[in-house]
Amino acid sequence: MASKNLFLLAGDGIGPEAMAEVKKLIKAMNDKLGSGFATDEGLVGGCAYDAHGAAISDADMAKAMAADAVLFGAVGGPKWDAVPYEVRPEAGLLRLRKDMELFANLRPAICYPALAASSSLKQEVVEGLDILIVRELTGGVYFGEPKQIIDLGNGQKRGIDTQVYDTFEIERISGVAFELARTRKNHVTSMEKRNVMKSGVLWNEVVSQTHKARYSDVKLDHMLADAGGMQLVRWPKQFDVIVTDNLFGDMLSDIAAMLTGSIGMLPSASLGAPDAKTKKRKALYEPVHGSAPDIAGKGIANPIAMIASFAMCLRYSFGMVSEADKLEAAIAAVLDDGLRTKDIMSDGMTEVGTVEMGDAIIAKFLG
Ligand SMILES: NC(=O)c1ccc[n+]([C@@H]2O[C@H](COP(=O)([O-])OP(=O)(O)OC[C@H]3O[C@@H](n4cnc5c(N)ncnc54)[C@H](O)[C@@H]3O)[C@@H](O)[C@H]2O)c1
Ligand SMILES: CC(C)[C@H](C(=O)O)[C@@H](O)C(=O)O
Ligand SMILES: [Mg+2]
Repeated sequence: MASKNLFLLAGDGIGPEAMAEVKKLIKAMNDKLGSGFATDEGLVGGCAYDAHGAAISDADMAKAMAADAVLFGAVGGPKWDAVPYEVRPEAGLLRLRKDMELFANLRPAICYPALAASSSLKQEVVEGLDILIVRELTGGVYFGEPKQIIDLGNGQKRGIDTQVYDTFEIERISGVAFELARTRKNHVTSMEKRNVMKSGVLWNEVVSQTHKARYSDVKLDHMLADAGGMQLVRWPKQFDVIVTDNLFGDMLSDIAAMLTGSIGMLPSASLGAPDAKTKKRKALYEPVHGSAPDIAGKGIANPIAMIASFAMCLRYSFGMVSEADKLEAAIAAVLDDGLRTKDIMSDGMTEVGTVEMGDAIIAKFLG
């Protein structure tokens, strides 16, 4: 069997703690199931800056480009608050996304039955929730130029970020959303702010055109992104697939995270376009959460978002659909058994640390 090359970038804070659980899982899959994963590891974020003054080295960038899939933990932390903007830890993640052209970020928000009662929202609001945010990841205000602070010379400065979207970028991300909707409940809600932003006007226009030309069988709604945030907490089950830009997608997915019980639950897949010849996509899998400096090193981080990101990797990069389903079922079963990390702990449940949660999921998966 050809080996499946995984490049692991654990990063900072709780990144390495969560990644350690996935490394155990990969080893178990190789040893017990002959899954044939080959792994290599690199540095990203603050640890990369400490090692060589950049948030990711060119050598590690090249390895990420060559891998079948990249698994990413988390980056950042107060230790690097004062480093130059260009080499801040988050710049490593942004470079990976941009250079690998990972334009499609899939962020599923699923409320596992066992957690419905522990969400900060009412049980009936989140029970059975299964929505997918499709976030555009290589454009918008994250990458638009100019991006700078200029000195106005009168004691004032001006901070400038630029929101830019071209037709092809909106077309390809909405295509991903429509395609995925066809495999789900066939409903896409596009979110922008066409009432104040020209890029929002274009977004709305291009999504509608793409729909009309190629996906008229899919139900399409448009919603202003601020109202979308409100609707996400009011009645999230009205949504199936949400497609939105880079910044709105960042914010709306953090909101959606809390519907599932904790940001420690939300996985994501960042995908490029299929290669014309091989049909393979470049891909990076990462939890939606950050490096959680407040709990780093305490052994209490929830590893589920990282493990569920690996399940997405099995599904999207290796076509290992039954293994992915089995891993997600193992997560649900462990939660049904009452195991909880601190962030999702509730009365009558058993509190466990990162390692115990990882071990329990792996045991269920293998058993
Ligand atoms: N993909 C990434 O690497 C990524 C994503 C978001 C933020 N960040 C960076 O992380 C740093 C901290 O950012 P932040 O505090 O705004 O967001 P964060 O997601 O790191 O933490 C927010 C809150 O959620 C909790 N939390 C997050 N993940 C958890 C988990 N797996 N288990 C239990 N609790 C968890 C944290 O303890 C914290 O209270 C910043 O430097 C930020 O730029 C990185
Ligand atoms: C760390 C940061 C660059 C990143 C983003 O803003 O995209 C994070 O918040 C995310 O959600 O992946
Ligand atoms: Mg974010």
